[in-house]
Amino acid sequence: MNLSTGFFIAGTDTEIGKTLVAGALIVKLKEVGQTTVGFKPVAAGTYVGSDGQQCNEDVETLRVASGLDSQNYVLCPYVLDEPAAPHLVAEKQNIRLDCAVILDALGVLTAEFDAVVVEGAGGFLVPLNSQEDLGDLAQAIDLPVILVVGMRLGCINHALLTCEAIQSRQLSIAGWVANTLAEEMPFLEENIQTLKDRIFAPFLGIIPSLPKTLQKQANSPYSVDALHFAAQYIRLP
Ligand SMILES: Nc1ncnc2c1ncn2[C@@H]1O[C@H](COP(=O)(O)OP(=O)(O)OP(=O)(O)O)[C@@H](O)[C@H]1O
Ligand SMILES: C[C@H](N)[C@H](N)CCCCCC(=O)O
Ligand SMILES: [Mg+2]
Repeated sequence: MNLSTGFFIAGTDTEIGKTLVAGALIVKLKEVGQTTVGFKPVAAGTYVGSDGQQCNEDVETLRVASGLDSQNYVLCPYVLDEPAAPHLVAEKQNIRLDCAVILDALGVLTAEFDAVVVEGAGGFLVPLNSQEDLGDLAQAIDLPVILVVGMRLGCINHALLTCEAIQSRQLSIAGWVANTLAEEMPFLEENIQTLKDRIFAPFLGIIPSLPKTLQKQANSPYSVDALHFAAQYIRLP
């Protein structure tokens, strides 16, 4: 598969801000006139939405960012109930997470939208099944990758390992984003400089800690305001 526009959003880990950056990039692509949709290959962890349906917070954030208010489009082919490693939750439910099924669901969206922003799940090499992982999926999708670095102690090593893994799949890194998590880390600027010196891809910006009023509640999507706030601090590659 080779899409004309879009990005695969990889992260240094789970819970480091991929969804925030994916949503912000959708906002930015729409600002430059691209019809854009978000896609999540597999989501783990659900809550009961206002209509009584099982919802996932990442999928609902991508839906809000994409400006879709209905369930007309499948933004995630596998929504699993438990917030754990997807292949393990799937196995427990006798489901095999299949790259081909994911690519089919993505194909429906790419036929209708100018751009698609695909958010990975967890880190870059999270397994899908006993044979395939998200790196394989990213390779099959063949979109430029944007790496989100969650700025906390340990992120330098995680970021550099992830870059090596992305490059070993012959994928291009379109850029990287530094995301300041809830607590600002000591030596933040120095850590960013260390990464700038070692990641040979464009730096797309640093997202500050979200103001209290924009912080996400557990089991709910990001607000549109939070996505617009983050979008101000990053640029498109
Ligand atoms: N800039 C930020 N300021 C404050 N809190 C943040 C920021 N970025 C992320 N967070 C918080 O960190 C948590 C994880 O963020 P997010 O859900 O975007 O991560 P993720 O990488 O998409 O995780 P997953 O692997 O589950 O998809 C959320 O509770 C979010 O509110
Ligand atoms: C449930 C969680 N928020 C993510 N969607 C999945 C994270 C899987 C991490 C697996 C691992 O690397 O150990
Ligand atoms: Mg996410």
